[in-house]
Amino acid sequence: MTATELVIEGVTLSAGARRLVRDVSLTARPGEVIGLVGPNGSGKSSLLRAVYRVLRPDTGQVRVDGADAWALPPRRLARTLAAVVQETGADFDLTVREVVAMGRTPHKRLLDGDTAKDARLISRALEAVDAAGLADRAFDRLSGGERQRVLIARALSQQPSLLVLDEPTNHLDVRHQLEVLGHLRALPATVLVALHDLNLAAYYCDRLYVLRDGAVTASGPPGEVLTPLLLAEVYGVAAEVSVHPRTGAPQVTFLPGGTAGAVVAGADHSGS
Ligand SMILES: Nc1ncnc2c1ncn2[C@@H]1O[C@H](COP(=O)(O)OP(=O)(O)OP(=O)(O)O)[C@@H](O)[C@H]1O
Repeated sequence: MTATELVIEGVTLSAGARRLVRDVSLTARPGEVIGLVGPNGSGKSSLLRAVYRVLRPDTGQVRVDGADAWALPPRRLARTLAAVVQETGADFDLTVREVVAMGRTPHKRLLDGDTAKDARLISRALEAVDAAGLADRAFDRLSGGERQRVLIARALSQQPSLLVLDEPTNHLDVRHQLEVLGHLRALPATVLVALHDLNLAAYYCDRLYVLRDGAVTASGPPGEVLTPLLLAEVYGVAAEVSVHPRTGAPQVTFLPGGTAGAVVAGADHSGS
């Protein structure tokens, strides 16, 4: 499995008359972990939907290894791309193992049974998210964090070369947040991940794209993007940013009650 290049070029998205995303361009080079950050409603999920083919761009293109993602046969795209999304609405009447086995579907023909390789990949995916012990449980009886881990395992069992994840650490306790993001980081795949936790984004992502009101307002390595000025301008919060002495990653400390507005005037965050 080799990682995939994802190029989003000048994508604009709407729902009815409402513009959700404006002229967004983003490149994820093979093997990069790209973080999508930004306030509530800034367009992160909408942009991801255009990549995993739920929301068709009005203009612009999503290219996967050079091919228009919206023109690829669905099965071919599913062999490349796996998505972990918020809106699964999954009330599957299935065991955890059966849910994870669904990830193998794009690699099989109709009515093919599970092979030894499938079983191995399913077990490995469950172990990667610390869910091996849940394999025989009913999916719809799991806790929120357990479900989230199982849906990540389903995506891993798909062996994607491009993974798109919308808030994958939602509902996860801190240990599982670190384990899941560490695992994603180590995959031989390209990863596009929407994250709210800026410190996790800073540590695990190669580059960040910051969305604001449906447009990219900054992009680049976390250390360049996550400045107090940007955090004040985009999120309206006061923060200090230092380099963590152990991890070497930018570390954001929010200052509750700080006067973010004072530093915003005249800020320029043109992306790199
Ligand atoms: N189908 C839709 N119809 C109308 N408005 C929509 C639709 N889908 C999204 N929106 C709006 O588009 C904007 C962007 O939503 P989106 O879910 O992409 O934001 P987000 O950055 O993922 O937010 P959050 O951090 O809260 O998950 C929001 O204002 C949202 O209300």
